Amino acid sequence: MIQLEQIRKTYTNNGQSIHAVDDVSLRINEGEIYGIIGFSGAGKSTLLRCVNLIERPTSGQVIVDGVDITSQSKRALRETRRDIGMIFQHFNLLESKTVFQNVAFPLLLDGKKAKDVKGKVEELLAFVGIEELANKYPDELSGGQKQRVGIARALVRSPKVLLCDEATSALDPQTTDSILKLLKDIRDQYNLTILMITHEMQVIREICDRVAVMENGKVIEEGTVFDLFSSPSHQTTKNFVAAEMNDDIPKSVLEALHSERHVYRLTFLKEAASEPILFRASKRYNIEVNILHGQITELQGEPFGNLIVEFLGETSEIKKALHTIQQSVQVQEVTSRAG
Ligand SMILES: Nc1ncnc2c1ncn2[C@@H]1O[C@H](COP(=O)(O)OP(=O)(O)OP(=O)(O)O)[C@@H](O)[C@H]1O
Repeated sequence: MIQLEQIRKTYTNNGQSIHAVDDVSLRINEGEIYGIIGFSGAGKSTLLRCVNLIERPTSGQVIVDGVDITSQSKRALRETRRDIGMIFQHFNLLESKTVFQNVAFPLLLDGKKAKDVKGKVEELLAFVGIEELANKYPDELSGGQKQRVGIARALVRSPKVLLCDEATSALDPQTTDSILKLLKDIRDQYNLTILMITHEMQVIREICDRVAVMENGKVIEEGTVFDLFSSPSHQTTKNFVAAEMNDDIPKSVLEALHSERHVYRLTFLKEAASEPILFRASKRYNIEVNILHGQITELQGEPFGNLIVEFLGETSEIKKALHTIQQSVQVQEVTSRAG
């Protein structure tokens, strides 16, 4: 549905070039929720704004639904933009207009009559759960309610694509959850393609199907959310995952590590997360397993576990146990003389 081909965006400030987006190519499928994550300054907002050409790329192509919009005339581009809705971190509502008027606004701009848009606006207000707020003004609403207005407004032209610019960053965790759930419902109900940028791994974890990690204007890693969480390869991705999964090794554990100890990080994926792998290993070999830290949780509906364990016993037995465990679990040495 969206193809970004070798997108570059270079700004020049006081004679200095800033490569905000540096040769990014991505493909986002129809009906997919695709996340782009990165720290501040990574180039996410610039890239997102290139998708609807609010920002023109310095070079590269943006192809939406098979059409290269970078080479479209102004008029054709205006039409294309109707298919691309956008929501913002700070909602961007018109303060002097009611909720109803805010949502109706894009259709009125298109030249439609107020009486003709009423049904569509009411349907959307009901869908996002704020029909009773139709006559309120933005300053009478909570952040979550404002974002619901922003979402209804973005959907009023029945777009095929929804761009989300840090849509939940200004919201508390509970409201974030409800807005993320709403975005998922929208995708399911309208088969919309959603592209979102965020600096929060929780957002990626909760609703995205695939994710790209950006740093210094480049995509440094891309994949399904499950693959990225279970085996991140770039250090920045590892940091994002570790922070979200709360799996940094506790200081007390790290301080107590020394070369005599056999400590490993085990990552259990899918069915391995629900099998008694450690119990079996400790029964089969002459070792004991001491769990130092970790959790088993769910990721994209699949069990996912991350444990820091210490093996106690003869080095030769530990080696054999590790060999068996490695058949079904990812094993990473924290410190050991066994390997
Ligand atoms: N209009 C502009 N003129 C000059 N430099 C810009 C402009 N817009 C962005 N930049 C620079 O481009 C780089 C990428 O910025 P961008 O806002 O896209 O990053 P980001 O990942 O979205 O970060 P944030 O979450 O802080 O917005 C930064 O170095 C930024 O300073």
